[in-house]
Amino acid sequence: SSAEKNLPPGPLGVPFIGQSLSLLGAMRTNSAEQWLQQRVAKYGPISKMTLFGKPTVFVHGAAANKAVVFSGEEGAVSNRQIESLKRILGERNLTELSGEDHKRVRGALVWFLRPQSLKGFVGKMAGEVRKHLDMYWHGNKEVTVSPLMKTLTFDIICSLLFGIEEGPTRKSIIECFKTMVDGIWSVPINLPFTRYNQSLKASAKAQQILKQILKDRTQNLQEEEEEDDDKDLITYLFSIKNKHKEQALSEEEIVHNIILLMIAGHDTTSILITLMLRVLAKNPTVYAAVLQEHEEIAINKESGEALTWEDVSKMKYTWKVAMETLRLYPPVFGGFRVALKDIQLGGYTIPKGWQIFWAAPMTHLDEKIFGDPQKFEPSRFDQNQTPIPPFSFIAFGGGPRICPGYEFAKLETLVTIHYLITQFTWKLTSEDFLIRDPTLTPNKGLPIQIYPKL
Ligand code: HEM
Repeated sequence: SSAEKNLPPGPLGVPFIGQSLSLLGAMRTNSAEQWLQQRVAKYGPISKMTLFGKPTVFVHGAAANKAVVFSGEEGAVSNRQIESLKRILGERNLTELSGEDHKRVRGALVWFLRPQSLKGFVGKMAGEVRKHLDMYWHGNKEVTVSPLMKTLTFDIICSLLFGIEEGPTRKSIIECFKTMVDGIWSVPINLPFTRYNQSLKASAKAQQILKQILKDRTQNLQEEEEEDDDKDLITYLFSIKNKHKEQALSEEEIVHNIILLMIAGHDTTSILITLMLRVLAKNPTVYAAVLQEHEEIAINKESGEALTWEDVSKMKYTWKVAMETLRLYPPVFGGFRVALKDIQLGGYTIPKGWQIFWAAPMTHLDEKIFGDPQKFEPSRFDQNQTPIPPFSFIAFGGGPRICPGYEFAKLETLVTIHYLITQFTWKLTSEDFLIRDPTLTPNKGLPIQIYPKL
């Protein structure tokens, strides 16, 4: 029984709700980091609480990350997201799967996003970014960055991965997603007035639209009609066969994972790019170095000539700026696992069945790992410097679940920054701060004045 176990300290609070509302409140007012820091000051590095309906142990630091996020003892930890996330994304989405199921579905995504396909995406991605700037930036004196970057990254993923081009279908999907995202971190109480309820409804609608797309795409599909390389991701997932020559992914799995990819694939990169523009506006030295890197690339191109994979591979300093931005402001605050048996960690027992909560900011702001942690210092990610200790940079998670969209996000970020910085200068129009609602954003969405370069 848990009475005999050495449970971590900390109150469990009101059943079911516990500390959820207090944490969500802190996230909405730019103090989630302090909220966790205060917990650590009060209860130590490992503590218990109730989050989103479940008894939960909060863990942080390199050792805990190693045990929980990166691998964990075989069979001790599994993935299980909080109830709201699971219901909204669909229960067959990758973050819910484990073992062979996880390998099968993840393998398909990793194959589709392999470097060879990314190479083929550069020109099209560059085209999307230029079209976006022509439509929404040129001709304006002031723009609000955060919503525009969501539009851009969603358009890119729809057109490059799913073959869903501009039009009414794409519009209705993005409308659903706006509502879905609002409820992904919430106490799962399904009453008409809750965010959770609205999100569930939006999710049902999005699933319906995607089922229809899947049907249209695959109705007349002939076997061996297309080479894998020409298929969009929807058709590809449908056409994968297992060793008995049967369809490897169910319809439900295809739909739930497209939803996962559509959200994970745009609502994170858009935040990174938005925050980089903010960082660049505030750090003239960093700005100058990034600009120089891109001007050296642009100078060797004819006007109108698209970027290539080789150009992108030269944007090394810009990627360090991105990594440092992700260290200070990780778009994904943290995640959840579940203990499959009693786990001993740091002198405490995490009981079987309990939820485990890991959070990136606490590790990223640990002064023993990143000296002078509040300072923006891209050279921390310089390979010639002292390397970052293992299990300490977790903006993309780690281990067998590490973000499979890492290279896609990198490519998209670098291509977008290239065209932004070579076509515009910009200035912040007001003081702001960051909130998590539940995804990270500057509180006013980052309004800026823009000046096109001649
Ligand atoms: C800056 C951009 C991004 C950040 C910061 C980010 C971060 C993360 C994090 C923290 C996780 C959880 C890892 C874990 O539980 O250990 C994750 C998982 C995932 N991400 Fe990303 N991501 C980004 C972009 C993308 C993109 C562009 C895609 C798709 C094209 C994507 C698809 C996924 C998927 C499918 C998973 C689930 C993997 C699994 O459970 O095996 N992400 N990401």
